[in-house]
Amino acid sequence: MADDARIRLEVDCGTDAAAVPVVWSESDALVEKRRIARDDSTMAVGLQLIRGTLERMSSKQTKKSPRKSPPAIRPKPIQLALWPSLLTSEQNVVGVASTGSGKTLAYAIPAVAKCIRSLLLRANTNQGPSSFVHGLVLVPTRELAIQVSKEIRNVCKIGNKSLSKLFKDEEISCLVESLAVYGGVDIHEQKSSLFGKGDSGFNSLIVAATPGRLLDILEQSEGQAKDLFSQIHMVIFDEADRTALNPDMCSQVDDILTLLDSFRDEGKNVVHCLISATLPEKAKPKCDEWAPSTRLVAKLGSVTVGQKPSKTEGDDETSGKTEGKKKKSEILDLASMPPNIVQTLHVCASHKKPKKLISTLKRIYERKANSVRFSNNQLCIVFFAQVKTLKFMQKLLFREGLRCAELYGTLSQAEREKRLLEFRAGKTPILLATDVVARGIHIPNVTYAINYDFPTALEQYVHRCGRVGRKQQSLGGDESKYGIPTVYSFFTRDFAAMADSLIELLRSCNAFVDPNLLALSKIHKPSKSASKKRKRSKADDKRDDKDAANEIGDDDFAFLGRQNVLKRASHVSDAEPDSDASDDD
Ligand SMILES: Nc1ncnc2c1ncn2[C@@H]1O[C@H](COP(=O)(O)OP(=O)(O)OP(=O)(O)O)[C@@H](O)[C@H]1O
Repeated sequence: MADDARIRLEVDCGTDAAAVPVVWSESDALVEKRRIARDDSTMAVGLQLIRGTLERMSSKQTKKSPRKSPPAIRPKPIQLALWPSLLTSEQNVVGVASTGSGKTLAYAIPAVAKCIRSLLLRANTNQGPSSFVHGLVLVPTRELAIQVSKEIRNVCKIGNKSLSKLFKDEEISCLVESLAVYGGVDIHEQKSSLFGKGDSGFNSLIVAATPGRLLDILEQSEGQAKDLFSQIHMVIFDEADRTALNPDMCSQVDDILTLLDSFRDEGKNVVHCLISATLPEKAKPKCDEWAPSTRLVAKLGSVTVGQKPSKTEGDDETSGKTEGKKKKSEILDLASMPPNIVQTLHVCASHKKPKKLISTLKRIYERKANSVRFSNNQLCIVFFAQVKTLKFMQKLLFREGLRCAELYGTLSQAEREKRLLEFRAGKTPILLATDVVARGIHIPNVTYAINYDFPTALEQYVHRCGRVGRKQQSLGGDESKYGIPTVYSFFTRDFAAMADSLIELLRSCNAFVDPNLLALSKIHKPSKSASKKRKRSKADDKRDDKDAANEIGDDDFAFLGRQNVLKRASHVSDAEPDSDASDDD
C-alpha cells in the first residue's frame, strides 16, 4: 500500500502536480464528504494538501522575484519517504534527515490530513459538534514550538479553504487549527485557547508544545484535558534525541504519554513519529521506547561516526580510567551534512578566542561590504556555552564597532521573541546566542555560524551547522547574494576527547581537517605514554599560553588594557557554567 502511495506521490507531485485528483469539488460536495470519510481517503486529502502547499511555496517565490522564473518546488526526499507511510498506515515511524531538509512538512501534512479525515468522519456520522486535539508535536524549545505551529498553520489554511467550500451551505463550521503551547507566557491564556473552542462547530487541533508547559496544563485541568485529548491519533517527537537526552524533559514526556494513554478512548490507536537530523546511540533506548515496533526508519544520506568499545580495549570502566575511551566510543547516527556548508575549524588556546572572534567577524564584514548586496542577506550566529561569556563578548564587540544582539534562555519570553524577530529581519546582523537557537530554527538568511565555544556533543555541532545556508538549501538561493554558508569553530584542547569523532565527521563531508586537530587526537590516545605526553603537553600549554598572551597586541584590546582583558577573558572561560537552559519548560 505504502509503495503504491509512494509511486503515486512521485508521479503526482514529482513530475506532474496537475495530475493530483481534485478531491474537493464544489459541485459534488456531499459525495466528496462521504468519499473523504472512507477509509482509503487520507491519502487523497494528503495529496490535495501537498499540491496546495507546494503551489503556495512556488507562488511565494514568484512574488518575491517576479522577473526570474521560480525554482521548481518538488517534494524533498524525506517527505517522499514519510508521506506514504504516515498517510496510509497507523504504524510508528522514525525519520532522520539532514538539517533544513523539510522534515517539518514531512510530518505536518499527514498530521493535518488525518485531522481533516477525523473531522469529516464525525460530521458524516452526525456525532455532533466537538473540539479535539488530534495531533501533538513535542519540541525542546519555545521558539521551535512557535515556528512549527506556524508551519502547520499554513497547511491548515489550505485544508480550511477546501473545508469551507464543502460546508458552505451548512451553518456549522469545520476547522483544523494549529496552536503553540510553551512556557514563559501566561498559562491561563493558553488554557483558554486550548479549552475555549466551545462546541459550536467541528474543530480539530494540532498542538506544538514544549513538554513542561503542556504537562502543567494537562495536570492542572485534567477533567477538560481528558475530553480534549481523548481522540489524539498522532504524537510527533521533533528533535527527538534532544528530548530523550535531557533527563527533565524526558520524564515530562513520559508523564505526558502516560496521561494521554489514560485520556485516550479505548481501542484508539496512536501513531508515534520520531524526527531529527541526528540519533546518538545513547538516545536510542528512549527513542525505541517512544516508538516501539517502528514500521519505517527513514535515514537519508546516513553517516555513522564513533565506534563501539571493543572488549579487548575495555579497561575497568568503573575506575574512571577509561574516560577518554568512553567518550571516543560515542556512536552517532546522523544524516549527512548539507553539502553546501563550508566547515572551518581552528584549534586554539582558550584565551585566544576573543581576539579570534573579533578578527573573524571583521573579515566576514569586510567581505560582505565588498559583495554586491550584503544588507539583510548574510546574517551570523555566534554560539556560546555560557551567558557570562556571551555578555562579556557583546561588550567587547560593541567597542570594536560590531553591533550584535544577545539571545539566551533566561531572558523574558517577550524579549526572546523580539530579539529573534529583529535578527530575522536583519536589523541586527550578528546574534550572540546559546543553544536556544541551535536546533530546528529556520532563518533563511543566516550565512555564517561561529562556534565560539565548541559544543559538548557532536550532534549539537551538526545542528548548529545546520542553521546556515538554509535559503540556498531549500530554494537554491544565489551565492553572490547570500554568500557561501560557512561555519567557523574555535576548538580548544578541553574537547580533545571529541577529536576522533569530529575528524571522522569532517572527513565524511570532505571538509578540511586542521593538522592541529589530528595532533590533538593523537595526544589524546589514552595509553600510558599518551597520558605522560598529556602531562607534558599541559606544561607546554602553560608555556604556549604565556607566549600567546604576549602575542596579543595593545591594538587589539587597547580600550581595556591588555592584562585586564586577558584576566577577564580567562576568568569568563573558566567560570562555572551559569547554565543557560537551552531547553524550555
Ligand atoms: N519540498 C520543499 N521544497 C522547497 N522548500 C521546502 C520543501 N519542504 C519544506 N521546505 C522549506 O524548507 C525549509 C526548511 O525546512 P524545515 O524547517 O522543515 O527543515 P528541517 O529538516 O526540520 O531542519 P532542522 O533539522 O534544522 O530542524 C522551510 O522553510 C520549509 O518551508
